[in-house]
Amino acid sequence: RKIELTGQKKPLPPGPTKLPIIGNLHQLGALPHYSLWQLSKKYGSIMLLQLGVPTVVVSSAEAAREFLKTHDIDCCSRPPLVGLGKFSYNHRDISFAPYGDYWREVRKICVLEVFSTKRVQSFQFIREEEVALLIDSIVQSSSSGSPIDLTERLMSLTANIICRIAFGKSFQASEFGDGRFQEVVHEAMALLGGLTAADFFPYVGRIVDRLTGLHGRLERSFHEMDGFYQQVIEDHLNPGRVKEEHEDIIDVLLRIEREQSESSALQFTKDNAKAIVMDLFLAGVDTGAITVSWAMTELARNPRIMKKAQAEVRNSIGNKGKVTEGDVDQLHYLKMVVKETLRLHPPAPLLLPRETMSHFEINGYHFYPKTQVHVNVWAIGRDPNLWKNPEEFLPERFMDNSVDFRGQHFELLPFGAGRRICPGMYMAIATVELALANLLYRFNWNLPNGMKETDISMEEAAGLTVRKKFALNLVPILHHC
Ligand code: HEM
Repeated sequence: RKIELTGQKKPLPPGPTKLPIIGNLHQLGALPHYSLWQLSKKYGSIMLLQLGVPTVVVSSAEAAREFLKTHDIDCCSRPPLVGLGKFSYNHRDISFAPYGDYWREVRKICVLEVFSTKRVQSFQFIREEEVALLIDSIVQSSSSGSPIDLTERLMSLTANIICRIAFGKSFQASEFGDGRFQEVVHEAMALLGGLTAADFFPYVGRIVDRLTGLHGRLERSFHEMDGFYQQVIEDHLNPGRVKEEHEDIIDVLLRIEREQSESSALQFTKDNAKAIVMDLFLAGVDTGAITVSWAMTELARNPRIMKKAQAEVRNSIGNKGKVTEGDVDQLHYLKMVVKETLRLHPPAPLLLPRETMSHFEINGYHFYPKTQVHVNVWAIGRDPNLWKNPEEFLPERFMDNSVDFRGQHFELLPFGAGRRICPGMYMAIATVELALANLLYRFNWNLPNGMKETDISMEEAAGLTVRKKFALNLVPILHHC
């Protein structure tokens, strides 16, 4: 394999030839994770491209272990992403903050206060109530015998859950006026979701944004969301406000601000609180909806697996009428369905980009500071050296197999690994499993008239996260439990 040499003759990873100015940008295609997977078959599991900045793409479990475990500390910063700068209150959030004292402190606070098991459990009633509302709305629709857009319903479910967790109020609550906040969040998600690959590569993205006018729309969307956060904060600070039984995230963040000492390393302000709430929306809404949506797509395509998962949940729950979070632990097959979905359809196929901070060496190749690192977990999930018949949706492959997605098994990394691993993982999984279990318990799912399993679209739409290109439309048939 060809090895490029720098002035100091230090070997760099191999990669495709780059063109003047645009480097390798033209090779990203509409679905970067897919194009990069194809390139990795030629250039190897650690390859170097020029995408505005030097960019390393990692495409094997072994290499991912080297970057995310052995050298995690060398590459756990984030590049300054253009489109998202504003949305992160100038990198005052967790996701896009560069590695340093600020990120360490804010992540520590949030892991303790926002993402802890105790906090996730305290929101169980919200998830259960919102899933029950979703099920009721599908029961109503089911009487017509027409298909429903499951993708859209799932987006509303996760958006409602995050809204109540963050603000203590649902989207429908009157103070947000006519569901306008929901519209604004959907607009932001659509804008961010619609960003093309190039937008996620610094410098080049800036030009593309300006040309397409996207920048202006992002700014407007940001200002509207900021206005809502400001209003919610003011409402929470109102001395006349009736306290809810459970602290919501805004309560928690305002308490942190109130209780901090003057000497604390991080001077926490309302902008920090807003940036963190923005993270919850941008990282937490569509990822969960996308996961359930892909799971239902795979089940609709594979009736044997659908029936098996339904039989498990119905036998286990009996005639109780609904699945609660306490029941989910017994649903072993359902958990395998979720794992298999995350193997084939990780919502963030290239994780979030990382940036190197030092000079280090892996497999004899040298890496320098300010290099972007993308780990192609989508490709790793389809690696035939790790998975038998990788393209087949087969939850049984996880039977008697300890591989899970918590960042210790590098063949399955939908939530990443190392210092930057997704802190919302437990919150996300609780929602995904509960929603899926109830959808399977209460309904049989038919394809729209005249459609065959093989007609179901598996096409992906690229963006910050990879969603289904076409909505999943299925006909719900009420199952009397
Ligand atoms: C199925 C659902 C989800 C998936 C697949 C997912 C996946 C990811 C991935 C791949 C990363 C980057 C990890 C890395 O760089 O190594 C990440 C980061 C993050 N996620 Fe999630 N996520 C999900 C749900 C959530 C939820 C529900 C929340 C919050 C409510 C959340 C909050 C975050 C935050 C704050 C970060 C940034 C962490 C950091 O940079 O330190 N995620 N997530």
